[in-house]
Amino acid sequence: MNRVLFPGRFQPFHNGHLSVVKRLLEGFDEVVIAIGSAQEGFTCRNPFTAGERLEMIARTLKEEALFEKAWLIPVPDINMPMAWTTYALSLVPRVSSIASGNPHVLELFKWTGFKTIRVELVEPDKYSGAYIRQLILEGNEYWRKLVPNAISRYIDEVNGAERIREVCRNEHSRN
Ligand SMILES: Nc1ncnc2c1ncn2[C@@H]1O[C@H](COP(=O)(O)OP(=O)(O)OP(=O)(O)O)[C@@H](O)[C@H]1O
Ligand SMILES: NC(=O)c1ccc[n+]([C@@H]2O[C@H](COP(=O)(O)O)[C@@H](O)[C@H]2O)c1
Repeated sequence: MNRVLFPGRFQPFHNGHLSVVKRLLEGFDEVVIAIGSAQEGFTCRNPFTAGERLEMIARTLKEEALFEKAWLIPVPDINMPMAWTTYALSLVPRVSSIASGNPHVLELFKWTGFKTIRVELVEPDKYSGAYIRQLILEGNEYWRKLVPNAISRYIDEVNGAERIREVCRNEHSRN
């Protein structure tokens, strides 16, 4: 079984992420999605918990008929970047390669001797978690066009837009 690890915060999972997963599955049997910063949730930068991210990504992959080929594993941060790579690898099924668009993450895994794959960013001005959270914060419904339908529905279900406005407002007023 040839598997590739794809780590990210997925706050939220968007169409850029989905297109990477599809592309990776052209070359690998399975993709292991590491839901990073798993300890985070209910903050402006990380509004969704690991469990919520897991559930919304799972629903998306089911709708895309990709769920059978994917693993979803929450991975907390630790305050030791070099140790984080082996920590992450210890929590997931065995992989042969690591895919990321983040040069820092690729450097860390290269150091461990793992094969790394630099993924091309798909329209990063549009498909970016930060941009999507900003649109939600502003009440601009265009964000729905940038994420799979299952993500948009899930965010409604958990009152995600209201949550983002609330936690961002609170953090802003504290600073
Ligand atoms: N538009 C995109 N196309 C392809 N890959 C992407 C895109 N945006 C992010 N990625 C990659 O997906 C992985 C997970 O990214 P991450 O969860 O940080 O998303 P992000 O949109 O960059 O988030 P944020 O803006 O919140 O930092 C990383 O390897 C990242 O480089
Ligand atoms: N020291 C650490 O804990 C460490 C190091 C590198 C990446 N990570 C995590 O891996 C994920 C990588 O995702 P991005 O490529 O989206 O930044 C993030 O959740 C990030 O916090 C953690």
